[in-house]
Amino acid sequence: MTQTQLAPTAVPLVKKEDSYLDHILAHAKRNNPESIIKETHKFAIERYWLMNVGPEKSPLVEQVLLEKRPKVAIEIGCYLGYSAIRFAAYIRDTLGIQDVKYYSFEISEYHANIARKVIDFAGLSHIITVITGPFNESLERLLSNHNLLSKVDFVFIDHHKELTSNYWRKAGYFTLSVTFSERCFTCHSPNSHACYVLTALPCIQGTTIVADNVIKPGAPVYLEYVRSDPTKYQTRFVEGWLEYYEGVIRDGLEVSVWLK
Ligand SMILES: C[S@@+](CC[C@H](N)C(=O)[O-])C[C@H]1O[C@@H](n2cnc3c(N)ncnc32)[C@H](O)[C@@H]1O
Ligand SMILES: [Mg+2]
Repeated sequence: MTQTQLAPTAVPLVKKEDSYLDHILAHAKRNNPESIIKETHKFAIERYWLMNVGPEKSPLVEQVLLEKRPKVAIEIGCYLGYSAIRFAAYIRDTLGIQDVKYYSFEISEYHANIARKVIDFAGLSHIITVITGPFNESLERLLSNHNLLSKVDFVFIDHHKELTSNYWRKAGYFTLSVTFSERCFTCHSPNSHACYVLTALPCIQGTTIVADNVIKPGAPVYLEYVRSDPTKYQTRFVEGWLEYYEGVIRDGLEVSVWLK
């Protein structure tokens, strides 16, 4: 068979996350988190939607960081490293906390590998540790190997199942009031942020927990959990917009402080 006969549809498919890495390495500045964030927004708007916390909700999280001034932070759901880079750089550079440690849990080896490359390019590898595996298993490992989690003072919960750009294209954002059917990877709860996350963490008085996407795709069980006992959690809702759908699809964060 000749080359010409083989040719017709042999176009290699490049995953959007690989294109993202290429874009960052080609267009952002090394050791410059701000330029990586800027180029991420450009990519997400001009090329492919990305499920990072995005330009509108991030300042709302940063406001919480400003109040909390964490020295040890963890996040569940690293994806390509956007929130880890943005928040770790904010804590170090804007808040001046040079010795901050930021641990980011990521179930997908593929996502984690790209995130590590972007984090290295940002010059933040000594601050951010990406831990591969399902959050609950990684947590158990960390709990038995180190005393790390007894010191956590900020938690960012953002591990809902991937909402692919295909999904968005198929649904069209005008029909998105239809309930999402994604399930948590770990506990298979139909709610994106199952409350197991909080019950699995050691109770640390004063820890601030920010949960993303509590409206889209939504986290009713989680909200019921943190809102049900005011002696356990002081909790508030912060309204925002879904990442890269600002002014179109409502979303929000739940900010909770663990009281006891
Ligand atoms: C919404 S993305 C995270 C976005 C990221 N926080 C940001 O703003 O840049 C969710 C990520 O959580 C990961 N994930 C899902 N379930 C997980 C679990 N049980 N443990 C760890 N990571 C998980 C997914 O693979 C995905 O990369
Ligand atoms: Mg999110």
